[in-house]
Amino acid sequence: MRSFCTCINDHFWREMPQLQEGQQVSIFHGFTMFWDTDTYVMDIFIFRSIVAAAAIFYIYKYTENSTRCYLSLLLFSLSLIVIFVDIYLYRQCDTEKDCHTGNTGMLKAFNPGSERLIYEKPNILQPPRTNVMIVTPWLAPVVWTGTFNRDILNQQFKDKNSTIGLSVFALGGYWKLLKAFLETSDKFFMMGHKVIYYVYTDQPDKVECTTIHNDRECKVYKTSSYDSKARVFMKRMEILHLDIKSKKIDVQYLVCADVDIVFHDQVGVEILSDLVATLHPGYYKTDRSYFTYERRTSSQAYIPSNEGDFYYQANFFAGKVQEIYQMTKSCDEAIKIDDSNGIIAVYHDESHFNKYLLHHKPTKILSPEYIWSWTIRRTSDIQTIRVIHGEKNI
Ligand SMILES: CC(=O)N[C@H]1[C@@H](OP(=O)(O)OP(=O)(O)OC[C@H]2O[C@@H](n3ccc(=O)[nH]c3=O)[C@H](O)[C@@H]2O)O[C@H](CO)[C@H](O)[C@@H]1O
Ligand SMILES: [Mn+2]
Repeated sequence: MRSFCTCINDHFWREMPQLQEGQQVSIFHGFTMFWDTDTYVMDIFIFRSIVAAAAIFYIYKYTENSTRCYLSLLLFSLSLIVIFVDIYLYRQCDTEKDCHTGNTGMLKAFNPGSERLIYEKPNILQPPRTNVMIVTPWLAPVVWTGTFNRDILNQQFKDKNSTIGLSVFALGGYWKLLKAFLETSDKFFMMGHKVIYYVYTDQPDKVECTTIHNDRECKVYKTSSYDSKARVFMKRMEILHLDIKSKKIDVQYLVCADVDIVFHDQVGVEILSDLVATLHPGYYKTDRSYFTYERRTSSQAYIPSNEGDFYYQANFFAGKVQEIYQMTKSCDEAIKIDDSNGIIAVYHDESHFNKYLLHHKPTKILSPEYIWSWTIRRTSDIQTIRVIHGEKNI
């Protein structure tokens, strides 16, 4: 009975962290999940009770007084040993995550090799968010707080054994922004996963590329200096595709960010997919006529006024490395054609990025929670600010 109570108690509290992000907790939640899912514990408990009842029945019906006493003592001691072994095994957690998921000794012993994850069943008739679009007309998910369970995603992702790259450019005076960028990445970016930071700079001697995690690497690559900011924006596209091709960037997924961002809350594998773009916080509610696409027909980045889905910001995008290769190569080629025609797109790489995404739709879209700016008035749809852009304190 003691071990049964321990199970209920542990499960009630242990399941709490498994809720979806932003989801409300009900007091009955733990109990329902216990009855719903913990069949192993229940089976073991019922089986043992039957065996104990049969033994007691046998002892009292078929034994003499003298042996009855010994047998009762023996049965009592055996039960105590079993209960203590149960409690000992149940309390053993190999990892912190096992403790949280209840994936503990006794369950492992009876269900070897299983990685249990306990969470509330999704309800097909109840969308997790109703005030925002959570899937595009081309069936790409739009990631908002409350639409995903990071524990499930982490478990699925771990099986792939993939490494995630985070590339950033810090040229000229921008090297000073690297400290905050890397410190907040260490704290909030892809916790528990293999990560390589790729830092591009024209002044490697000034850059301190450090990480507090033993399983993270930080690689610094030297670049040339460029005479204008616009040149830096656009050169990034060229450098990225060349380095992916030459395997200087050697990961499965690549996330590319401006250095004037800081991570403000957890950003995990929910942002990964084939090709991922982030909604510009200034334009996500506006009509397409407000989008600052390139409107000159002479540019490769031209988008007519009656086309375009969303306005994406080019300061935080991600994808499988092959997709990032295709996208950066295509943008670089378009930039070079514009260059030869003496034209620079209105928002540089961002204009070309938006043009590419018009014809190669992103497979996942990140809400502006993933690239917020303090200059914008926040409304209730923005539940968790995860990344802040525009942190220029040079
Ligand atoms: C008004 C304007 O021009 N906006 C551009 C710029 O917005 P932003 O105002 O975000 O530009 P920014 O100054 O952050 O520059 C973009 C990024 O390039 C790098 N960098 C830039 C300059 C420099 O001297 N050293 C350096 O390292 C750095 O990583 C920086 O974060 O960037 C966007 C892409 O993200 C678009 O291209 C925008 O068109
Ligand atoms: Mn920026």
